[in-house]
Order: sequence, then C-alpha cells, then structure tokens
Amino acid sequence: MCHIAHPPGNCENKGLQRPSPRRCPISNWLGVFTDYRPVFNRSIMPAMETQDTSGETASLNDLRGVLVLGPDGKQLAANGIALQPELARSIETAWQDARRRQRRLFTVDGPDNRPIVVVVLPSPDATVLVAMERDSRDALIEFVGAVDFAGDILAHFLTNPFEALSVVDRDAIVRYMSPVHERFFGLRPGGGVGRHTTEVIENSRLHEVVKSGKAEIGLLHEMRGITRVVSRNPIRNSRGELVGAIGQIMFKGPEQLQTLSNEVSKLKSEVAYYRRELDDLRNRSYGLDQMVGESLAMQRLKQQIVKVAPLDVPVLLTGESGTGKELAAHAIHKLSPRRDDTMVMVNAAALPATLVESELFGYEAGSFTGAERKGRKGKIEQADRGSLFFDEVGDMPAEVQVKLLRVLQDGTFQRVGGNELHRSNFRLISASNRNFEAMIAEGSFRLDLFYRIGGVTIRLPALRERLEDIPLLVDLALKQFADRHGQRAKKLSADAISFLQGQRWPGNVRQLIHTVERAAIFSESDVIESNDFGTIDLEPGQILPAPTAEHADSAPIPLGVGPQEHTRVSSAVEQVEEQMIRQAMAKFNGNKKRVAVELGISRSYLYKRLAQIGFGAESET
Ligand SMILES: Nc1ncnc2c1ncn2[C@@H]1O[C@H](COP(=O)(O)OP(=O)(O)OP(=O)(O)O)[C@@H](O)[C@H]1O
Repeated sequence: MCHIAHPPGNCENKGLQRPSPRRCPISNWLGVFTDYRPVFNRSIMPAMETQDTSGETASLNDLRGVLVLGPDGKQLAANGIALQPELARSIETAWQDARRRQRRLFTVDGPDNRPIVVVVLPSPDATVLVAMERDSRDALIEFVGAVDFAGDILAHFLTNPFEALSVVDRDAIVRYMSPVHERFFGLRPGGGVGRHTTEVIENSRLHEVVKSGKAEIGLLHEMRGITRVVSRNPIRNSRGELVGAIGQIMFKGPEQLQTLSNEVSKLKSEVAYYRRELDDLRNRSYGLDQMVGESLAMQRLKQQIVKVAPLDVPVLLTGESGTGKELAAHAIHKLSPRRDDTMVMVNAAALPATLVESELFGYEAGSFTGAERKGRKGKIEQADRGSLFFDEVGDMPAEVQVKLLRVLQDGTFQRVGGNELHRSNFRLISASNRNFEAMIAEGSFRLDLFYRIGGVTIRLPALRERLEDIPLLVDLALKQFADRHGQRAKKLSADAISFLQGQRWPGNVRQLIHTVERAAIFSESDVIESNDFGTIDLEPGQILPAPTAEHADSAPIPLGVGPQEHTRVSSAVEQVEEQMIRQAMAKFNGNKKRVAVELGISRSYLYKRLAQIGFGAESET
C-alpha cells in the first residue's frame, strides 16, 4: 500500500485508483527513485526507506519532503516539509515559473532561509516535486534536474563497452565492476564484488588511490599482456571524506594504444637516457666522481688533482690515448676557483693550419673572406676568467707556439687582422700523449713553451698499470650502455674479468669501454663470458685505436694473436673506424658533438681522428 501521506482522502477522493505501490502515482515515483538509486541513495532513498519500513507517514527526516501535484496543478499528496502550507505554496509558485522555463530543478527558501532544492519529476498523471535541503550547487542534483535522460546517461557509463568502470570502497573492496570489465577477467556478473581489488584486477592501484587520495590520470595499465589507458580517481563525500575510488579503463582501440604505449616506452627510455646524460654532465662538473678507479695509481692521481686544482698554475696532463686526460681536465676546472666560468676546449690536432690562429685568437671584422662581418672572439678570449683546455697541445704548429707563448707570458694577444692588444685571464690545462722530450730534442716543440704549459705535469696511468680497476670500469661501461639503450645491464663472469685483466689495452679505458660494449651486444646471455670477447676481437667492425708511435713497441697484444696479426687487425680496425666516422659525419652534417655521441667516442678523440683522416675543420657545433 501507499505509505505517502496524502491530504485527507486525496488518493481516493480525486478518483485515483486504490492506492497500491503499482498504481498510486506517488508509489510509481518510488520506482523512479529505485531506478536512480545510485544517484539518490545518499539523499532521498534512506529517508524513503525509513518511511517504508516503519510504516509511519510524514516521517521524512530533516528538511525533506515530496509534493505531488495533479495535471491541473492541484495538490494530490504531500509529505515531510511539503506538509507545511507556506512552504508548499512557495514550491508551487516556484514550480510554475520553472515549468515556463523548462527547468527541472529550482530552489526555494525553507524555514530559517535554509536553501531547499526541488527536483521536478514529471509524468502524465502527476508531477512529483522532491524537496530537500541541499547545496543548490550540488552537481549531481543539478545534472539530474537538468537532463531528463540522466538515467540513460548513467546506464551508458555503466555498460559502455569501450570504457570499463570499477568502484572500490574505502577498504579497497570492489563494489562494482562494469560488465565489459567482468568479461575481460572471465568473471561471472558480480563475481569480483566483495573482494579486494588486488585479487580481482591485475596490477590494480585503486587501493593506493583510496589510501593516498591522489588521482592517477591517463596512465598505462597492463592487464593480461595488454596495455590500456586508465584513470583512477578518489571519491569523497559531501564532507570531503574519502569514501572510495573509481577506475576508468579505456577498452577502445587496443592497437592504437599499443602503438602509443610502445612510443611512450621508447620516449621514456630516451628521456631517462638524456636525464642521465645531464646528470653525468652535472656530475662531471662536480669533479672527480666521474673518474672511476680505486687502485693506488688512481688514488695518487686524484690526490694530485685535488692539490693542484685550486692553484692558478698551468697543468699539463700526459698519458696514453684513452687514459682519461679530458676527464681529469674537467675535474681540475671544477675543483678550481674558476669553476663558475666555462672551460673552453680546443683541440690542436683537429685544427687545420689555416685556421689555427683565427680559432685561437679570433679575428677582426672583414679580415678574410668567409669571416663573420663583426669579427669573432677566439677560444683564448672566450676562456677569459675560466679555463682553456688545450687538447693535443703537442700537435701545435711552430708559428702558433710562438704566439701562444706570448699569451702565456704577458696575457696579451692580437686578433687576426687587428693591431689592438687584447688580454685574457685564463688558466691553461693542456693534454698530450706525445713524447715532449723527443719533440724538444728534434726541435718540433719549443722548450720555453714546454716550461710555460707544464707548470705542473700530471701523468695519467695507463690501464695496464691499474688492471685492478677493470671490474669497476666494466660495471660503469655496462651500466652506461644499458642506460643508453633502455636495457637491463649485463654482467661479466669472474672468468671474463680475469680475461680482460690479462690484456694490455693499448687504447686504455676507451678501448676497454668499446670492447665491453661490443661484447654486451653480441653475447647471447645476461652474463658475458670470456669467449664473448674472443670472437669480438676478430670482429671487423670493432673500434680499437691503433697504438701510437710512442708506445708502439710496448703495444699490448690481444691473447692468442701474434704481432703480425695484431698489426693487420689494427689497420683493418682503423679503416672501419674511418669509414664509420665518415658515414656519421655525413649523416649528422658534420655536427661533431652528435657524431661523437653516435659513435660513443670522445670529441677530442673524434677531432684527432678527423685530423688524421684529413677532414676540414668545420666550426665546432
Ligand atoms: N677513470 C675513468 N673512469 C671512467 N671513465 C674513464 C676513465 N678514464 C677514461 N674514461 C673514459 O674513457 C674514454 C676516454 O677518456 P678521455 O677522452 O678522457 O681520454 P684521453 O686521455 O683524453 O684520450 P685522448 O688522448 O685520446 O683524447 C671516455 O669515454 C672517458 O669517459
């Protein structure tokens, strides 16, 4: 029977059918409430249910009530606050206005001016006006009031085959899963309800969201090997308390999403790589961290660097190619009082004789064809207040040696094409793998210049003098390689480490790094074994710098390879290396920075090889 309070006799007197839940229009509207249970259950349903179970009439709580008007606008029934004649009249008046404006939601002032929201639920038999005290800005009420197919929209969200919903309560217990989601997990309807989200949804994070209260929007979610896009939102009640969380997973276009997800993973690993590169550059700036090695020789080297760096004296770094002279120069600069200014790098071996002067000293406006109109500062001027790293200083032409000597003596120089004396206050750090004694003896390097550049000389130990550092260097090489390619770092077996420690390494750390990287590429397993190097040594594409004249007679020979074979392998390697450099220079339009990154070699080594190959010295990029 109908439990709503009618004005006396209203239900029957007005010719309506005998009150029954089916026929009484008010009871029919109770059916509407049931349809809209998800919408109303926080506001209307509890009150209606209380009334239903108690059998009491007009027992709605607080400021709530229902007013039913007939097609002629006359009151058929009222309940709760709608029993107050004054309020019922304001509701009726406001409803007339709302009807004209086709509004299905309006507000009236209740007792003590408390805002009463009225939702209009029309039907041919009667208009039901549901009144309740509520913030008139309540989005849900507004939505239901404004859209007469609100129920269809909710149903669409719940059954949308392209977007699955899952709802958990504050304990992360699943309270609802849309049918498409249930089917995806092979669950019967309602099969996931009542279980913890992690037991039902693979890789679910709804429990985290309900704990943290933080939304996770547009993330990738892998379920059963398929990547989908998911958004997870915490849900709060009107008092702002966390009551649960909802997850929405896009089920549409898995192929497009797969492509997107592949793209995202690729970009992610690239970003990670560049981030690490940046960190590397920053770390470099912080000194010695980049110089790996705990051997006695390395400890001694680091102590020397720490002592010399703060003194404003020129430093000459000697040592074989690939021993880390450039790294040491960076460390010296960054441990010096000039660390906040730049360290300008110049590679004497890479500068063609015709450009050495203008590159070093700059030139005045219009001094030669092809020069920039306004003239240009040379490296020496650019290094003012900072450091000048002069790599391969032993390869400097004689006439430039004189000019450099003058700068080092009194700090003055002239730009090409100019007479004006310029000054630059820089700290010179030079490096070379040449034998200065021999060069001085044969007259190709000035003794006075040698004294100037070599205020302090630091020799970098060859790798064969510190074989105990190989495990650390190998770890570093494998990690950097893996980072660069977004892979997991491989390891070396103990046997492989001993194998590497048995080599003499003419190309020092650079050669070790390349060798290890090659092995990482070709080895089949996650653990690199010594035989992975055996085949690699014979690989024609291997990049090994040829031994320099200085240490040619002591050049180490790879295990199992005779001196003659070694020479042939070296020259084959040189040719391949030259070819790779040429290809990369063409590919990157002569951008040496990118070429060096691409080939995994230092810029100074690239300069050196370009000079040997006879490439022109394009401007540094
Ligand atoms: N102690 C070290 N720790 C980590 N990496 C090192 C170390 N020494 C050298 N390397 C690496 O080896 C490669 C060669 O180093 P670097 O360019 O500094 O050598 P170099 O002595 O200046 O060589 P060259 O004389 O050929 O220019 C670089 O990739 C560098 O990062």
